[in-house]
Amino acid sequence: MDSFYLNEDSENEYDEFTALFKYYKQKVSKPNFNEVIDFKRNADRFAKTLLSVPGDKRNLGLKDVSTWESYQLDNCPGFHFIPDPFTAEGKNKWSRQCVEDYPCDQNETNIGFLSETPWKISNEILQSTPKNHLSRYSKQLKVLKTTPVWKLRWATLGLRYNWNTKEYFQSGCSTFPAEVNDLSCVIASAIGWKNYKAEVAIVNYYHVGTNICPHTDHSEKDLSCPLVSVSFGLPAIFLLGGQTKDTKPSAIMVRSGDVIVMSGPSRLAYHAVPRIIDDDVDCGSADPLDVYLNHTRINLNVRQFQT
Ligand SMILES: O=C(O)CCC(=O)C(=O)O
Ligand SMILES: [Fe+2]
Repeated sequence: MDSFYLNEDSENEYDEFTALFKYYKQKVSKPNFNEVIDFKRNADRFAKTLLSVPGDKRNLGLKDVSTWESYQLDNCPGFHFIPDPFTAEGKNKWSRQCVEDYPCDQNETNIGFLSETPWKISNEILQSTPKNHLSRYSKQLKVLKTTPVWKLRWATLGLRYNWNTKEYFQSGCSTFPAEVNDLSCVIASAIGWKNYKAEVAIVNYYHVGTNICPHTDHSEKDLSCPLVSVSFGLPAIFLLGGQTKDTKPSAIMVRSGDVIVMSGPSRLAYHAVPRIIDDDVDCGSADPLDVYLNHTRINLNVRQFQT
């Protein structure tokens, strides 16, 4: 299955959101990215706010908070885009935890409850791959496809999620990682939300050619608390629309380390990820995590459940 979440409406109905989702998702030819908002490359075109949170957050893999910036969109109040507030070590630490720890710390995944990490890639095989970029890239992909980690699509932290009814199960929850709460609290606090309590998270693992369909996240009891979304690995196009799919969404480039917060009116905005991008991949490293991230995007999507 290429898509997370089935489209809620009939495939044949036309709406602005679905039309753009299909455009960016297409496989026949590469879509044009001219209209994609790129806060990193075109920073001067957008208004930004400087953020600050007291205290040293380097233990969470974050850069000094006084260097963080936040971009907002006039047509979607409450949406914040914080370009990569992580250090290089921080990105490595968090993505490693998402692959090695979270899928097996008694958290449910799409491949069940795992007793050991599905992360067993032989260094030797990866190192013995060809020097030429293209053949190295495809050889590494071939190796990855034979490993259990390749089948990983999602893991839930805290409350388990029923993907059919879109409700959280109230029982059988796993211990929510304290560090994910600490990270989310710093991010929420940077945008002015002082009493955040992260209680559930979905870790999404996307390969090139996979996507997440247009949806809103409305299964939490308190829908006023922000969604905190952190991405690692391959870049992607993120679509952000309005309260219905009739609003034409903005397409936004999201890269490794970038953070999105959806609060206020944007908390219930339609959003989707139609495309994962692997245009500029440097496949020089034979570290299994780097190899995995050259073919995967990880999204840690954190929510507060109760008030
Ligand atoms: O991957 C993303 O950026 C978004 C994921 C998402 O919307 C979700 O998990 O609800
Ligand atoms: Fe979502």
